[in-house]
Amino acid sequence: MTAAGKPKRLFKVASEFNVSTQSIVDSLNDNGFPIENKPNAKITPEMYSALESVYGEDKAKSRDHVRAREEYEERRSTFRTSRNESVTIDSFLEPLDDLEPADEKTEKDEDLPLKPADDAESSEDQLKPSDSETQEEEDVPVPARDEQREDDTAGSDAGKEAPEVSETEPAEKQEVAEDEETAEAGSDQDFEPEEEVETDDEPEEEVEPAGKEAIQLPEADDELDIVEGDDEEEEQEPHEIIRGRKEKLAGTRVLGKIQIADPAEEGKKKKKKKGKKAKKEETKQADAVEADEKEKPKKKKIAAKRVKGDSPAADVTEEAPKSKKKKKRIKARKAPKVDDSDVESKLKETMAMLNTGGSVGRKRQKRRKQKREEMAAEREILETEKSEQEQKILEVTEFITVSDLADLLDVSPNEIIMHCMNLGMVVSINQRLEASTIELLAEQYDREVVFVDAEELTDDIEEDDDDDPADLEPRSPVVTVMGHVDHGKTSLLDFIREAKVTAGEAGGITQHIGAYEVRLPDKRNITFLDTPGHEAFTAMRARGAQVTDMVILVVAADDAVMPQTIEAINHAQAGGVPMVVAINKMDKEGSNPDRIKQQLADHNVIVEEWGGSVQIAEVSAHTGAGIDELLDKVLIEAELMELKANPNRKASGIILESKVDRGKGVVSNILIQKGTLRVGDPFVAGSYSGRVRALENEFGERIDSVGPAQPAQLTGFDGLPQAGDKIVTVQDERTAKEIAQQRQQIKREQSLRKVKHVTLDDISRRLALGEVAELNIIIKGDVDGSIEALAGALQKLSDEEVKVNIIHTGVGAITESDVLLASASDAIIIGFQVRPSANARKLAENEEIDIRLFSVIYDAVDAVRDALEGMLSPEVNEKTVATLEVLDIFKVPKVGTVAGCKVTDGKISRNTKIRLIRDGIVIYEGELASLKRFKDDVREVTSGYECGLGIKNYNDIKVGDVIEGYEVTETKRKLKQETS
Ligand SMILES: Nc1nc2c(ncn2[C@@H]2O[C@H](COP(=O)(O)OP(=O)(O)OP(=O)(O)O)[C@@H](O)[C@H]2O)c(=O)[nH]1
Repeated sequence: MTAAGKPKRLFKVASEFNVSTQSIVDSLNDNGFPIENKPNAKITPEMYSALESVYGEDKAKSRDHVRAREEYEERRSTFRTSRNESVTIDSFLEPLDDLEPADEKTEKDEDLPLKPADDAESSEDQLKPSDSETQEEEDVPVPARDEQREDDTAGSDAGKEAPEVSETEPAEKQEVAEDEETAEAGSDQDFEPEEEVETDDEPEEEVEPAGKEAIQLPEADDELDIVEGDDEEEEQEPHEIIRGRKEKLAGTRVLGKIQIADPAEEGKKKKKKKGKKAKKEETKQADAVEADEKEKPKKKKIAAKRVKGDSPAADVTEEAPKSKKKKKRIKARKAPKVDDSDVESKLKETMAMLNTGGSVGRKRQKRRKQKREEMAAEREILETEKSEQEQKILEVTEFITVSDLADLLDVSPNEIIMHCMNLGMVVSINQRLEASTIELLAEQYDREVVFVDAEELTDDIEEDDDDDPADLEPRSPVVTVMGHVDHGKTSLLDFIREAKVTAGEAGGITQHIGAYEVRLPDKRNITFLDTPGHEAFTAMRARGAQVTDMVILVVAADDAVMPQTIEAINHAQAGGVPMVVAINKMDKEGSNPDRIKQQLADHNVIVEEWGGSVQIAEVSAHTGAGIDELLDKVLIEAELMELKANPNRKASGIILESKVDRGKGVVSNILIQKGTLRVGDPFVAGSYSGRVRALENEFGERIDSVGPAQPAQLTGFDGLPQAGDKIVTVQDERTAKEIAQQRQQIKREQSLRKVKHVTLDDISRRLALGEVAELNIIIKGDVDGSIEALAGALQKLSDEEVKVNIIHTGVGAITESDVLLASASDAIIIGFQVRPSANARKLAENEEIDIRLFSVIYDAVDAVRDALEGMLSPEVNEKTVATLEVLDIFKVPKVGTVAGCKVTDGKISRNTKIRLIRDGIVIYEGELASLKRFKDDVREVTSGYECGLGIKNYNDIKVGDVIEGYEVTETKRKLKQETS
């Protein structure tokens, strides 16, 4: 890794250097790079260089180690593959030469360490099994070729053997060792000695003096023919190949004893080896030169063998001086002349034998089978791993537990816990993890995470979410009435209900079920939500439930477009819901609908007759005039919207309200959106489940079912669901219960860790991540002028990357309704010279809405610009430390106005900065001139106590004003966690 390139994350770098994140942080701090110990903290190339200088050496060592291991693994796998997959005779012969005898020897050495007699016997035995091989060797033309090759190398006139024999000197030890092995291996009782053992008893006799040596020394005049013991050795189970070999070599050290060795013996030994090698050489004719170099010792053996076969005399003369060799049984053979086809057939025969019978074959077969099985198992594992890799995407719900995540990742929970520790978190096995942590952990395992909402569990259960268009049927529009206070919303709703609902029903309205259906003469229906006002509408939206299809905006004709009218417009627009305007109180004198239309146009609501798209009706909730027309326009708008739903499917809807009824238990007013809900249906609603026990309409009548856009009162819940929760029917009650339980768990977690809305602090991070493309802002200010100026300035900050939307502006204190809108629209609230009401502040805290308060327009603009540009301006935190209410006013000559106050919250100090707030608007900001308890000056007054205070340079204090004491802290913003 080089220092150049993109910044890396702290946790990655830590794992790269194999040290803790804290160590990395400490090292960086020591090197003048201040950084926080956060897993996602950026490590710049410069920092990385610094770290390399500290940990580089260790890392290099670790790399070398890894490389060495890889090479070793590669070599091992190559070796294994060649051993297991090649089924040629070569592959059998190779290990025979190189490895298998070792095992034999090991065993033998252990069993018969020092008994010459035994050794002698074993040497006899060992000769027996080698018959087949020997015969093959004899028949096979290999030796001839080898001889030739060796001759060439040696350049001897006399024949190949002579010069080669001389070369055998250094090879002697090995050969002897091999001979020993051969002898030991020969102890296998399965083999019957045949022609091969022509070597009389001489070996035995000779062996005795040789002591431990397993090799018998034949007479010099014996014709040399080595009985191969190697194959027999192979019969033995090969265990601990390497160890065996060592022991074998150790055995050769005993050679000193064989002083009397006859040159002929050497010839024998060599011949043995040569037999095998020769075969091998035959089948692999290609790499002669290579083989020469590689197999010098082998060649020597081969040469010796040849010599023995063709001209034993020469062999003897040459080898006599190197008389350290042991005796062997020798058969006089003459290398027959063989051609390739013979070799081929012989090989086949051998293979057949190996495959079908003989202990050698069986064992090899067994071994191979075992290897094959191992390989197959390995392959299977690899394939499984591969397919798992392909399924890299991990679908999880947020707040999954450590153990569940470990299960999904197929690792042990301890591993997850360790990773968490590396990330600086101490977690327990049952601890639930946050989304960001889950992502970090999954990244460690090269998995991508897709978070599935717990609610989606039920969505999954809904069949055919995309209904076939053919199944869709028109449904009634669902309408909410909004407007300013006293403009007649309730009167309008009541009139419609009375006139249009009650008229057709005998019993009249008996109960409130959150909504009611209006049936028009032409059989078309409209469903009205009977909680008027934009707060209800937005509260529902904030909970993720979009119930309303359309808004009727009520404006009193004798009044004007008022602040709440504007709020309603903004809320409807933020929700993307079309409006129909009802200009109410047309019966009243002084009504001026045109003025209303004009004012609406000023707020971008342009009615049809003015060339816009918004339909308008002039009505009177008292007389009923224009109501039909209004409803008609609502239906026209609905037709334009083509509202449809499939009634023939499992039902889903929204909880409008819930309450606990003494007699009925939990009762909820619901509005069905899709499908049909029937009595007896099992369902899930929010975190609760149940079975529909009863359904009632607004007249208190029992009904069997309720369809799309229809309200009903439902009983059958096992808990109290929240307004805005989605109700979905499921297959059975058990499923419903399971889902509800899961949701409850997740909800518990969520209640601990709230879902964050956008804030100015993290907008740049979200922009970088591509999470947001626009910043929604609500502006509340003291006067229209400043709001407009601020809105204009903020809107100018829009660029290609991010669009600034001012979704709502208003004069006055920041209210709960503003916070709700911000929550529903993921907006921030900017207060210019205004404060949030106590309830709004509390709600904002709960909903985690970012409220920024400014007194200077440029400050507000700079703050937003900096945030959008990702600039890390100093973080200014303002904390309200005291709230006082002005109870009385005293005019004191020469001093000014003194306010008698009560500290309602916190603690006010003499030098606390203060704001004077009247009706939610900041009237003055400054400092205290005095703070007294009775007649004494005091340094501070705490909550619950009364005090007298004067404000420096300000006397216009009034009873009912609120004085807010605040502290400002400015902290240097640190680099936040950002993804590289
Ligand atoms: N003359 C006349 N008075 C009306 C009409 N509609 C409503 N009012 C009166 O206006 C007042 C306010 O009516 P509401 O229906 O309570 O108004 P609202 O918008 O629901 O008021 P809030 O519930 O406080 O938001 C009542 O006294 C009504 O009688 C109308 O069409 N004509």
